[in-house]
Amino acid sequence: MNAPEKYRAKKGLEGVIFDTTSVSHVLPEEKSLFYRGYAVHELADQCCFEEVAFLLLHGELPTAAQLTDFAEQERSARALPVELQKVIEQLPAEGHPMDAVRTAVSFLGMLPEFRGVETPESALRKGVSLLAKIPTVIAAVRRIGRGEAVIPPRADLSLSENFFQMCFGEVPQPEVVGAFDGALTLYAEHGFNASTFTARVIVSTQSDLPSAVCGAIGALKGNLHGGANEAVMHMLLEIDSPDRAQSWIDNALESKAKVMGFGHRLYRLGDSRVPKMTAYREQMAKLRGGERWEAISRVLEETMVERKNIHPNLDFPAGPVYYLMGFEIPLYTPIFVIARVVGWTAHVVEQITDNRLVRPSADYVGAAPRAVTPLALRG
Ligand SMILES: CC(=O)SCCNC(=O)CCNC(=O)[C@H](O)C(C)(C)COP(=O)(O)OP(=O)(O)OC[C@H]1O[C@@H](n2cnc3c(N)ncnc32)[C@H](O)[C@@H]1OP(=O)(O)O
Ligand SMILES: O=C([O-])CC(=O)C(=O)O
Repeated sequence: MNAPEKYRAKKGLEGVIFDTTSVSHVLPEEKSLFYRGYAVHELADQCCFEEVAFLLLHGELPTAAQLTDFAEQERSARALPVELQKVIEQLPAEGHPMDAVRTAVSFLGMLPEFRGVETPESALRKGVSLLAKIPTVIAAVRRIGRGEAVIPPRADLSLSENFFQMCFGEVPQPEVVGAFDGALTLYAEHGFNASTFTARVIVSTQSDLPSAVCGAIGALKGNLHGGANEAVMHMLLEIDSPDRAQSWIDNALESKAKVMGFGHRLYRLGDSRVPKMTAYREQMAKLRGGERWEAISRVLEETMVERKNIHPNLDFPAGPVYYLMGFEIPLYTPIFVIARVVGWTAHVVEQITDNRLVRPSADYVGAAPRAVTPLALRG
């Protein structure tokens, strides 16, 4: 017998309130997002990513002394164990960097400092260590994949500066680093999205943070979630020039294709983070000569809103931002991981602080009970 209607959630758990959270507040009607009470665009404008990470993990913005301590903790944890670099060197060259990052986190999860059932304190300590090491993993995957020597992390640089120097051997101009740092802030946290929900489900069984982060990376990778920023840039490259944009989007809508970087489960009126990320896109387009991506994007945005009333999400402007910064497309979703490991950790701490196993029920719609026919008699 099917469950009574009142127990049946909408498909995709739409509108289901699964638990409380004090990490962030998404207000779709107002197109706004707050991290621990602070508007995300103000944080992006006024704070470095390390301050935002501290805020999400500890609940308050750091004092100068707390920020120094936190940065020191992060900077001193950036290097990878030699064995992990050897693992990265042996990964299949054609594999996606998201799979490499997931594998690296899985490897780290086997080391003594990452093992064991979590307390809030251990989850915070491991979360900062993952935040420090994941950029090093991504840069190493990039350079090894290109046949280049790995560049070790530098403790005299911020997280964003250091990521650029590990990838490219140099730190770009402050506007570029600033836009990247702001993008990390915009990506750091977003309530019970699919990857964060995955992380919370995993630790609800008394599993550990690295396992939760591996699962979350798997959930983030898909095109309907974090993978969309890569799909957006493939789409823009396929369109290639502004004079092809209108016919491309007309065809896409006619064939009822999903246009990547548009739509959102919560934001039906527009994504709170898009104005800021679009400003970074405009800034990068001016600095790095990317006006055509700007022009193509505007045609897609206008057409999607006008014809379908579907607005761009954060991944739409993010694709060209990272492209113009010089990152290869398969690094875009791994860069999302750098930011979101902070949100995942904050939610893991919240989940284990007041835990109950997450275990929903199913409405069974399969075969009625029946007797097993012996193998020899099955036709
Ligand atoms: C950081 C992030 O994770 S942001 C999300 C990134 N993902 C993407 O950009 C992928 C493209 N977008 C989508 O696939 C969806 O909008 C999602 C997955 C983000 C949200 O999905 P849902 O909440 O389930 O919305 P749903 O799929 O029901 O969409 C409602 C309607 O809008 C349409 N729609 C939604 N998004 C799009 C899109 N990107 N292109 C074309 N039509 C769309 C759907 O086809 C549906 O139309 P219908 O009612 O005629 O069937
Ligand atoms: O909230 C969501 O469903 C997806 C999203 O925008 C995010 O995780 O940043």
